[in-house]
Amino acid sequence: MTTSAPEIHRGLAGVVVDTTEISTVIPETNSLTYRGYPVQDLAARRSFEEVAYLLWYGELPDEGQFRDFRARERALRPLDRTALELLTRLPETCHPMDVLRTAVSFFGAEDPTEDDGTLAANRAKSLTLLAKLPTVVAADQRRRRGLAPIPPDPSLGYAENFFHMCFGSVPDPDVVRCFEISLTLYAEHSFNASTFTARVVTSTLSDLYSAVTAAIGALKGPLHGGANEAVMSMLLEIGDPQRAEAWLDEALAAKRKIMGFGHRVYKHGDSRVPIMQDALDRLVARAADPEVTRLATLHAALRHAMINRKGIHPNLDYPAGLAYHLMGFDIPAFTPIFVMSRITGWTAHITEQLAHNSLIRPLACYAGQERRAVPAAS
Ligand SMILES: CC(=O)SCCNC(=O)CCNC(=O)[C@H](O)C(C)(C)COP(=O)(O)OP(=O)(O)OC[C@H]1O[C@@H](n2cnc3c(N)ncnc32)[C@H](O)[C@@H]1OP(=O)(O)O
Ligand SMILES: O=C([O-])CC(=O)C(=O)O
Repeated sequence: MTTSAPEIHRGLAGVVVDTTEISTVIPETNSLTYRGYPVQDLAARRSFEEVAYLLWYGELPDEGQFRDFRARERALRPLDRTALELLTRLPETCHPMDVLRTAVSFFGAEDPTEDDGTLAANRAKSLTLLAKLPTVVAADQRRRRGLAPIPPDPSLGYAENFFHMCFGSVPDPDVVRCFEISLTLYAEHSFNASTFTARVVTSTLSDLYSAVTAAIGALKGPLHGGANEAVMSMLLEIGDPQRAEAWLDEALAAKRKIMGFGHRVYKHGDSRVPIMQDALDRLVARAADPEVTRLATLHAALRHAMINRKGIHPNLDYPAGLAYHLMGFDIPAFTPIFVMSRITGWTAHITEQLAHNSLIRPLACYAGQERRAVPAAS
């Protein structure tokens, strides 16, 4: 009997593994909707907190629901002394994503309801993580600068409070708005690698903290969320707009991946880039600083060169990386900022996975040694 070789989908490229009601990416029209709403409109008209509510509950909140949600998020922001001490014990040589991963694992270990997978319990945990992760990211950035943490301010919105905890002040509303737009755009993107990781862990009926810890590990990689940091390091390496084309030619000849370009799903441009690029352009214009203009010119030159040479378009990490640099964040904090936003999408997917769970366990086509006898031990 002859058996035909199974079709292999390396990287699960093009494979549809389940349904989702959370978001849809339509590569043909370069569009993205959250619960049916175009992400561009959400970014323009709604706060990031409202987007978080939408992703979790399926509808935008009314006034009363939003007041209650916001109050609960603000009350959960502080870290207790044990958590703060734990953070200071981690070596400063480790990546801030390691700190965040460890913090989430710690929050799970100290939560007596860790293994309660009911909808109510998971919603409470999701809100706790949304509220506390910025406090961790800000405290970690400050300790690496030799500075004490700044406690959260419950009178400030999510984005404003993050600036306050990082720098002790809130920049002008245009900068905060640009940051908030990036959070909305980063919040959710269907079955990307980190979300799928969270769904795999959840499918074994493990707990939400374990799923999020694993997702943070997946997002850290430079082919995924880690690219926003790599973009900025690459721009600093190139340095001069005049060098962009020659640098790109050398990098492509050396078969280097150009960070912030390309996407598994979008092949003609990422739906989120135009709005993030506009926000970045506004940041650059308001800075009116020659050094900022030089970086923006380099950023544009590399984008044009990459599209001309390879026809490969930037993804969201390309404008977001430079925007975070201009806002004053340290490069290793960029992917943790992505986590502060994507925690909403991950936890929405964890809830959805549990509601219609089936253990995720694909098959592999064996390509190793033929069956053979174990030799006698000598
Ligand atoms: C928020 C996010 O996670 S967005 C993604 C962030 N990641 C990055 O920016 C890292 C750089 N980009 C990449 O490595 C890729 O584009 C990925 C991983 C994002 C998508 O990869 P895939 O869907 O597997 O596309 P694949 O790697 O097959 O690319 C197709 C071709 O384009 C090339 N290509 C794709 N992206 C790039 C890039 N950034 N630089 C150079 N070449 C690229 C590939 O080398 C490949 O060429 P080949 O056919 O000659 O071998
Ligand atoms: O969808 C993907 O593969 C990666 C991505 O853009 C995201 O997670 O935001």
